[in-house]
Amino acid sequence: MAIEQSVIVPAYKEKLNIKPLTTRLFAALGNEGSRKTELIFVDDNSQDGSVEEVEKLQKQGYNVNIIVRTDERGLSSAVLRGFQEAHGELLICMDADLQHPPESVPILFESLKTHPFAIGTRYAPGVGIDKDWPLYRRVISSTARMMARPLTTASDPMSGFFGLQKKYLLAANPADINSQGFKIALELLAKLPLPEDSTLGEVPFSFGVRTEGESKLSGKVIIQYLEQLKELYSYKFGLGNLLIFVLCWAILVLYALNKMLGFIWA
Ligand SMILES: Nc1nc2c(ncn2[C@@H]2O[C@H](COP(=O)(O)OP(=O)(O)O[C@H]3O[C@H](CO)[C@@H](O)[C@H](O)[C@@H]3O)[C@@H](O)[C@H]2O)c(=O)[nH]1
Ligand SMILES: [Mg+2]
Repeated sequence: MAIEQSVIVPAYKEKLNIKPLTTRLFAALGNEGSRKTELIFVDDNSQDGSVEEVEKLQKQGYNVNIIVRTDERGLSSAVLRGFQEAHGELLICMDADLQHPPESVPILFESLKTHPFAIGTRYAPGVGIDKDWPLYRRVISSTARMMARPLTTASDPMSGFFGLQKKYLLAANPADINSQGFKIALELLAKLPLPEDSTLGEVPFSFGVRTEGESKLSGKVIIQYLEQLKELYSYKFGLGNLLIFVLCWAILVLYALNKMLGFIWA
């Protein structure tokens, strides 16, 4: 059976997550789904035994591959490389660390049959990720989401769990896509030539807890995100509008902070 759908997983030092992710993913897809699906890890030369782990799974019959990059690093560029190498028409990106449940992948693929772009969302009724987060994290998260609002209707534009129909990626000018950007889903949502009348598929999922390995994203992500937003605002609206947007958002952010913290007025 021809490969119709591909799951791309950027991975850096994720050896211990490779087997559980692969077995859970193909179990969730079932026999028929598994026959038409490939799984591709894009590893940045972790040298932690990830390659050997994938080879073991291949011997067990899983359609899984690993691309090892030795000359490049970075989450977004790894995802784009995986999309380039993929054979499926439907593409999904998910993290290696099981924070994105493999069991939600078939639902995301289903959504991609009728939507050019679909995104896993942690902000849907009954999901709720941030109830246990400290206040400062909730403020940062809601401010970051608000700032992406003019670029996309996605309820969770920060999500790293998303998918798209490959033809829309092929229709984009590769030079337009910033592979260094921090949020690859937001980048693609803002820049791909998606049809005007298309809706975005939204698939609620519960963001899990990483139990193996460590998060690779550091404190500088906030700066990287602001840089990316600046570029996307310029790309979409031009420089003049950018200034207006920055001003509007500064006011909105102050208002949101004030509502949450009551630090200017009660
Ligand atoms: N190849 C490659 N993979 C990378 C790199 N950096 C991170 N990854 C992989 O990218 C995935 C996400 O990295 P984490 O380190 O687990 O990130 P996180 O802090 O959990 O952030 C995730 O959640 C955010 C939402 O809170 C998402 O916004 C973000 O995109 C990511 O999915 C993991 O599979 C990790 O191995 C890199 O430089 N190269
Ligand atoms: Mg993670």
